[in-house]
Amino acid sequence: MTTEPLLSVRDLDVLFDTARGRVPAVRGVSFELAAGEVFGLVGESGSGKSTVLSAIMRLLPGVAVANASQMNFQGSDLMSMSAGQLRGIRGTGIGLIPQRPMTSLSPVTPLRKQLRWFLGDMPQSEIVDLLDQVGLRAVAERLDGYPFEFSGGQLQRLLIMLAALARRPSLLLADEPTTTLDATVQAQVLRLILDLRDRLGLGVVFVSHDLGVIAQVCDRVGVMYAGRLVEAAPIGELFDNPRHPYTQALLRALPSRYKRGERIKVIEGTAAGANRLPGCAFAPRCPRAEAMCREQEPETRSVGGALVRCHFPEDAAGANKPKEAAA
Ligand SMILES: Nc1ncnc2c1ncn2[C@@H]1O[C@H](COP(=O)(O)OP(=O)(O)OP(=O)(O)O)[C@@H](O)[C@H]1O
Repeated sequence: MTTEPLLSVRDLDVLFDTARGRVPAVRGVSFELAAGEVFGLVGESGSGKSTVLSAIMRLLPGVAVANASQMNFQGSDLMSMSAGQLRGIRGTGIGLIPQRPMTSLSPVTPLRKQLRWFLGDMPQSEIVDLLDQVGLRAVAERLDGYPFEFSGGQLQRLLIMLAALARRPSLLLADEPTTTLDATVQAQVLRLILDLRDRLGLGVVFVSHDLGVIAQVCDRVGVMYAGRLVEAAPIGELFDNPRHPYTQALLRALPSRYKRGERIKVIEGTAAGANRLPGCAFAPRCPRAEAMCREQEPETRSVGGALVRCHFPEDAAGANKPKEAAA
C-alpha cells in the first residue's frame, strides 16, 4: 500500500526578474515530505532555501516566476489554486515560522491586538491554553505589552504557537527559526518544534544554514547549492556517508569537528554567479572536478540511500574520495 506524501514538490524552478537580468534562484528542486517527518533544507546564504518555502506558500514577490511539474499539498495542486483557495490553506493547512520574530510583528501594536488579528474572537481561556502549550503561560498576563518588551525566545515561541497550534495546520514551514536566538533558547525552541511534531503529527520543512541544528531536528535533509538540491538523504546517512563534494566540504567545516590548534577549514571560492555556469555549479570549488563537470550539468542519481546530483559521487567504499580528504 502506498500512502500519499503530505507535500510533493517536483522540478521546482524560480526565477527573479531583476535590473541585472533573470536570477535563477531555485532550479529543478524535487522532494517529498510525509506527515510527522522533518525534512531539512541546508545550504549557504543565497542558495535558494527561503525561496523554496515562499514558493510552497505561493508568497513569492511579483518579480518572481515559478514553475513546477508538481507541487501537491495533501493531494491538491498548490500551483493551480486561486487566491481565495490559497488564503484558506495559509495558516490552517500550512503554517510558516519566520526567521526574525522581532520584524515579523508590528513594533507599535500591543501583542494582545496582534493576537486578535490572527485568532479573531477566540475565547481568552483558549488563548491562554495555547500560550501554555508553548511554555508562555506567564506571558498571558502581559499581553498589553509591545514586542520590544519580550525576549526573542518568547516572541519566537509566540510565532510558533500561531503557526503550528492556533489553526491546526498539518504542514509547518520553518525558516531558520532559531538563527537569532542564543544557544540555550535555541535548544528550547528546537525541542518545542519536535514536541509539536510528535504530538500533532505535523510534517515540517526546516530551513537552516547550520548543519549542527539540522542534525538535531531532521529525519532527512536536502543540501542546496546555487539553487540546486545537490544531495538528499536520511540524516544519519548524510553524516556517515556524504556523497557530494559540497556536502563533504560542509561537514568538514563544522565547528564541532575542529580539534584545538587545528587550522579552520573553509570551502575556498564563492558561490556567486554559480547558478549561471554551464556545467555543475560547484565545479569551480570542487576538489575532484574534471572537464566534464565544467561542461555538463549532472543529473540526480541514486547512490546508496542518497540522491546525489554529481558526475562522480563518492560510493560507499569511498571511491572518488577527494584527495585532500583521503590524505
Ligand atoms: N525579491 C528578490 N528579487 C531578486 N532576487 C531575489 C529576491 N529574493 C531572493 N533573491 C535571490 O534569490 C537567490 C536565493 O535567495 P534565498 O533568500 O532563497 O536564499 P537563502 O538560501 O534562503 O539565503 P539566506 O540563508 O541568506 O536566507 C539569491 O540569489 C537572492 O539574491
